Amino acid sequence: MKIFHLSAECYPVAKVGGLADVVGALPKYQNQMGLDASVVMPFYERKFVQENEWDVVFEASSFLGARRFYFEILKEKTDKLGFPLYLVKIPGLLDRENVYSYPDETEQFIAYQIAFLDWITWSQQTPDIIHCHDHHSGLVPFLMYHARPYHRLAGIPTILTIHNGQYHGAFNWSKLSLLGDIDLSKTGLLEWNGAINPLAAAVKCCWKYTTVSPTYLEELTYQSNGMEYLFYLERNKGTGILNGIDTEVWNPKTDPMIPEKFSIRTLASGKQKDKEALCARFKLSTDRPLISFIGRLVGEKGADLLPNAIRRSILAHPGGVNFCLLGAGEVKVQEQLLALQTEFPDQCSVFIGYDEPLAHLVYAGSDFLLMPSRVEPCGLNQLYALRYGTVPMVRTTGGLRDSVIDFGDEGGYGIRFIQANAEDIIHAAGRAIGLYETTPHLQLIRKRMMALDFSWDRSAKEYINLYESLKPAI
Ligand SMILES: Nc1ncnc2c1ncn2[C@@H]1O[C@H](COP(=O)(O)OP(=O)(O)O[C@H]2O[C@H](CO)[C@@H](O)[C@H](O)[C@H]2O)[C@@H](O)[C@H]1O
Repeated sequence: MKIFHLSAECYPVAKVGGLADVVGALPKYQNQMGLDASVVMPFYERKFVQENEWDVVFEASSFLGARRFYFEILKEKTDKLGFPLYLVKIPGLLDRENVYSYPDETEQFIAYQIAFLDWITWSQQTPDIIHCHDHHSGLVPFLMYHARPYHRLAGIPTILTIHNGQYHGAFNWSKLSLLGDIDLSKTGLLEWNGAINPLAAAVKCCWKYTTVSPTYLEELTYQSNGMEYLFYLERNKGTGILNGIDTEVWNPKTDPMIPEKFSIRTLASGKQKDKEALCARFKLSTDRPLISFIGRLVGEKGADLLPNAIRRSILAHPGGVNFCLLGAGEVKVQEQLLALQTEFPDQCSVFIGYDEPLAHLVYAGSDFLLMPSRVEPCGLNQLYALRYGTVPMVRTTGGLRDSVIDFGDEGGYGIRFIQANAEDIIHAAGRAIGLYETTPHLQLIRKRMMALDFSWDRSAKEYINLYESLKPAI
């Protein structure tokens, strides 16, 4: 079965968040299960691209409205990621360093989708499934079924996976002509709330959509940045499949990014050494419970709650708890966290920025990982924390609700709280400190977490079952 995954991000080529982790792992696991899965992503001028060798497998020109553009499809020569990786390179549009936030982002992603469709049409390929991820490839199902140049692809099933339903990629109707020779009687399929909305178009036109956790499937019907009613109408097309993690990349026994490797057997001493390395890096003492946060400093992740909640937790437990934070995002939150570090230099330490190896050390060396998310479609951080014996402290939303059982419940291992507010975080921190003080219980919970299996094996199979339920109409 031949599958193309279309995504703006893919680890380790270009990563902004969890989308990259999923697209960098799922196809590898699918191929190990006998599928023929590839990834097609935009070209970025980045380290991985510069350091590897590429074949030009296709070149042509196409149109973005009246603008002619030239494109190349590059393929990584050795399939070293465990799947064929293709890049769409378009001089003047897709030849830059960053993934998002250029003023012509709409044009960039439309051109990416057009170039992909031109390539498989003209090279006479007939994949069994085209699997789109988030809004960046959301116009592909519409174009396949309602644009004349792609008539040949009209019977191929498309799947959309929603990693983040808050972002839709909407743009003004004045840009309709960028989509080329489409059936104008079908433009209603592009529309949501007065704009062309690629995520809405994908939900309407795809054969099936998936969300990255079962709970998030429900949540989209009441919390999706204006698309709630559409998700309610289309809910029978949806399935929730919890993400897995790449257990080769995230493995405390072999992780080259942590100083001390450890297994369940060597957990106590290994984790202690990693905590020492982490605390040395963050200039914190090792003899207190260490609660960490990793992530984008945005409202979705509840990052704006952190300064107040951490401050009040420190005041409630002077000398009794340390906090370490790794992230970047809203300037106001960054400033507040840095001010907190100045106020409590020996209990709170902050790294503003993006640092992949440091994230591995934080997962390995922390005692607790805090995730006060307002919205969390799946969340990978809690799954990485579990793998490294770090207790997740999560707000019960989306995939956090589906993957973390409170340690107070039978077989549990995490700390759950209901509200995204400072009071609940402070209460959860109090429970974390209490748990830290009962060392044998904490050790038991750590072992329980590390024995859990959140690898892709199970979830990759669920995607395959979904693919097999779709019969191409050609
Ligand atoms: N400053 C920093 N330095 C280093 N590493 C950092 C970092 N900030 C974040 N990361 C890393 O980025 C990833 C973030 O994963 P999330 O699941 O939180 O992603 P995100 O919200 O972007 O993705 C969306 O897609 C994913 C995948 O489906 C869903 O799990 C999620 O709920 C949804 O919001 C993790 O690997 C984390 O370690």
